[in-house]
Amino acid sequence: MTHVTPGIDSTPPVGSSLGEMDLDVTTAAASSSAFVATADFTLPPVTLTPLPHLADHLKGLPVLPTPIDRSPFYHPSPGFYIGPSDIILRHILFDLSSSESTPSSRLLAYHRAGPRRTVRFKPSAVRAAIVTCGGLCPGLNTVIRELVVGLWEIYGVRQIFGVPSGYRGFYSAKPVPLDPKMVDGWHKRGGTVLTTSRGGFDAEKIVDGIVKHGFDQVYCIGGDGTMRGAVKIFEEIQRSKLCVSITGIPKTVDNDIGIIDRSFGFQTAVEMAQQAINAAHVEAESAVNGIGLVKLMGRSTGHIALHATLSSRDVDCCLIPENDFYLEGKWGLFEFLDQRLKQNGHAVVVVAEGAGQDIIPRTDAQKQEKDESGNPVFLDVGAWLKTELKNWWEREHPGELFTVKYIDPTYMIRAVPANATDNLYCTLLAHSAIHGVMAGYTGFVTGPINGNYGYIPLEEIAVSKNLVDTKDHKWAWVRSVTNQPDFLNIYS
Ligand SMILES: Nc1ncnc2c1ncn2[C@@H]1O[C@H](COP(=O)(O)OP(=O)(O)O)[C@@H](O)[C@H]1O
Ligand SMILES: O=P(O)(O)OC[C@H]1O[C@](O)(COP(=O)(O)O)[C@@H](O)[C@@H]1O
Ligand SMILES: [Mg+2]
Repeated sequence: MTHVTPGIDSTPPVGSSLGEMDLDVTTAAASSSAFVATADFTLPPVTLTPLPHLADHLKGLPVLPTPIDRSPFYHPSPGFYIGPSDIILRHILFDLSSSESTPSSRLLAYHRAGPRRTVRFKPSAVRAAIVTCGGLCPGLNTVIRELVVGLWEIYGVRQIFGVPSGYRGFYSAKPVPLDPKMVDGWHKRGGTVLTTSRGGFDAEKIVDGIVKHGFDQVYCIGGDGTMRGAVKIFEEIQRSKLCVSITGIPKTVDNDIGIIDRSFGFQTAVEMAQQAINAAHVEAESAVNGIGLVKLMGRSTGHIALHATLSSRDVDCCLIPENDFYLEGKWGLFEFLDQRLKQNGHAVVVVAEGAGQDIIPRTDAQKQEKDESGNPVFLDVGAWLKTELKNWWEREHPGELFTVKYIDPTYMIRAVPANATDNLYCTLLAHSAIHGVMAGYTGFVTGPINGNYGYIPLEEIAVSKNLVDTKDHKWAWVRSVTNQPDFLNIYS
């Protein structure tokens, strides 16, 4: 372990593995704090998460000056380069009055992303591969574009290839050479020009493909499944002691990957969802006893539904996979909608695709159904809810007018180009990934942690999950906006 004081450069000898570090942080309580008005407090020491580096299993790897220093157009200012003691804290919110929420032992930290003073690849010899896997997400083409342009312009790499059809493309497709001219307008296009797929993962065949094509940098853009696959490829590469750096760029419209602040494309999807909610609202408002029902993506997480609800304010009830709901009885969905229809004459319900799956009747065969990647295949909660709502109304209010307009914008919210915010985010992600790979790091993922970009070990990302916390303030905010029941089923 290396002991360093923040602010003092304690760069370990170049070529050594950048392992765990201890940082001692002591600070004084802000005098404005009501609880700890004047007392001093000490934060626990910081543990820096070790990041795999090619030098860990390859001795004699060259240490080269970064080509950025040779750029005739750009002269890095002091502080431009990131050193091994530059860190980001994983958690930044603590309650100092509670021993439970104040970390008792150590604070977790990650290496900061960004350009390093030295690189471990000779740019003219690099052969970089870019692959997109899993479902679509706004911004995929932007990340590809920025990887190509960044590698080419910042580091002078000239051999950059797109691998078609997802992971299977490493062993079944011909890589496509990419250059800045070719990818120039890609950030304005939805989808992935490289094409993507689910399934087809075979670590051995993929690594054989990487070796066969002579790739030494592999950029995997994908979601949780892709990251789990990347871990296996990384392990295989390490076992075979190959000079190949692999990195993951987390993509998921569902925002279901943990540790990072959010995934790219998510904000664009939330924005697109507004159009569906607006339409549902207009349809509901224009009917007698009208219900607008919108199903939004979110296989196991309700982030899109939650954020779309909060940004819209037209939503009366938001149903997400993390919060079970029920239809009949006291404080159930029907009773709630009955009240809303009496009060307002209409109501809008947003449901995430993974919500309510436990209460939709299904056969044993349907329960077992999986897609090519092993993800569960869900029944259409929207269509089911529409039928249930109609049956309920006929039962309770026979002869009275009632309308349910069901809108399913599923693919419309993810098959669009990224908005400006996501495009910027994709650019920063791509460049951060390139800097890390060129510096020799491997088996890592780039992402924003509390607003700053860091490098997180692939293994950690692959097992992380980002579920909606129904006990936190954001969900409480949804409930205060919609005034919907909590569906705790404790009233009967
Ligand atoms: N546990 C796993 N181990 C290895 N590969 C996986 C694993 N889960 C998914 N994959 C592969 O990762 C790719 C993308 O996974 P998928 O779940 O479809 O999308 P996403 O990456 O968006 O979650 C697919 O090729 C799939 O076979
Ligand atoms: O119909 P497809 O393409 O298999 O994808 C449907 C799934 O893809 C998603 O949009 C995103 O999932 P991934 O990030 O795992 O690809 C889910 O919300 C949805 O359940
Ligand atoms: Mg996934």
